[in-house]
Amino acid sequence: MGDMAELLSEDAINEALEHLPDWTREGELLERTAKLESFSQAIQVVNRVAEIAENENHHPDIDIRWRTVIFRLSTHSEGGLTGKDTAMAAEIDGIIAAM
Ligand SMILES: C[C@H](O)[C@H](O)[C@H]1CNC2=NC(N)=NC(=O)C2=N1
Repeated sequence: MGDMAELLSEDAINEALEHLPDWTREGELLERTAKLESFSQAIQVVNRVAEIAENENHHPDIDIRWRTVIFRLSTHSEGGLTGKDTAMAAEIDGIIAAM
């Protein structure tokens, strides 16, 4: 596994997305929309994601609209996608799946 903070190649991004079926590539961002059962469930998901984001010092952009939460990932300091983004995407999937 190369350095997590290095920009990913196009091939590496496409390969990662094969394992992240709920995510789409929007330019230099990975994006996932999650529709939860309730607003409080949406906030629970956001709080759990916030916990891992703090632990890993890697923070997604989060858009909360009632029960719908949109996560967007990029490594701002690198100006694009790195392994930190694909790893966090998988962790966000796990949190949503566990609700
Ligand atoms: C100083 C601190 O380590 C940096 O600002 C961290 C915080 N969280 C971050 N989150 C994301 N998504 N990209 C970054 O480059 C980043 N940098």
